[in-house]
Amino acid sequence: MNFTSGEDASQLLSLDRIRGQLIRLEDTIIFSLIERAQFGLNEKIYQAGAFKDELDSQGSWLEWFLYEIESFHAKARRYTSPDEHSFTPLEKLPKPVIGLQAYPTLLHDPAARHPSVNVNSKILDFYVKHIVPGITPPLDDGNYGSAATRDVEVLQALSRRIHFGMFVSESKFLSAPQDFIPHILSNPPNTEALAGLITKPEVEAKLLIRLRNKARVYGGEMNADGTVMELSDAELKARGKIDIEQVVGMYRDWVIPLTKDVEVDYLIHRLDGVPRSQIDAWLGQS
Ligand SMILES: C=C(O[C@@H]1C=C(C(=O)O)C=C[C@H]1O)C(=O)O
Repeated sequence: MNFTSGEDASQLLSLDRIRGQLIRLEDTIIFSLIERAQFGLNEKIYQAGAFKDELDSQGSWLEWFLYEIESFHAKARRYTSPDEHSFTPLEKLPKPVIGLQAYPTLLHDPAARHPSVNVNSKILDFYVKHIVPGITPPLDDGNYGSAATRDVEVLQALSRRIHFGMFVSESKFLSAPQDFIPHILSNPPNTEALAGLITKPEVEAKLLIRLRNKARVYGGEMNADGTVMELSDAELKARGKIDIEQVVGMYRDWVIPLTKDVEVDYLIHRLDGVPRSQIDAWLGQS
């Protein structure tokens, strides 16, 4: 998202605008999956220590790729942007080589920085265990660099999409703080009530329909004369470009639930460091 457009926080935190960003990220994620699906599973690149002599590391080829790519991006100040979260621990990455951009303060910092809100380790885990095996043929084609390059592109897009849950949460909180505060202040916080407040079944249902149609169109083929090739989902899957069910299942079973976890975890810490006077003022709005 362009945080330096000059728009104020209320415009940048509009729920419609944030949802527009999530819809836009669907395209990036689907096309990145299509690119990854061109190559074999190449299971070796996910195995810790499989390249320990070549890399002088006990980590996996993919973790090495993440570290090297994120190190370069960190120098370009990528991880100073509020919507970017590295898979490599930030303290292991180099500092930016250029000055920092002045971003508007959109999120409540103690919540945004809380360790529980960073779910990149869960994203990497579900992606390697459940997504890559579902979209690639079970073979080793030796394309370790190409496969890992596509993996990093998918992981970075998934991370942005899921951590956008913080902006969604901040937007919903500011729209009706009095609805959230009692559940945040209860001891322990009422996570079930918070989840109920942020969950919008109608939005999720529309998303899965839209995603299925996008995957079918983006994964489609053209005839020699340029007309659209009419293919069933099974024929599409057989062509190996993309398995529509895998794309829809990834959002249904992993992306949406993790986004909601981020929303709830952000809310749990939304009042950390907030003066009682501000909380009372918010409650007085009810
Ligand atoms: C992101 C939102 O919050 C929740 C998570 C959603 C998702 O991950 O797609 C969709 C609707 C909500 O259940 C939202 O309300 O737009």
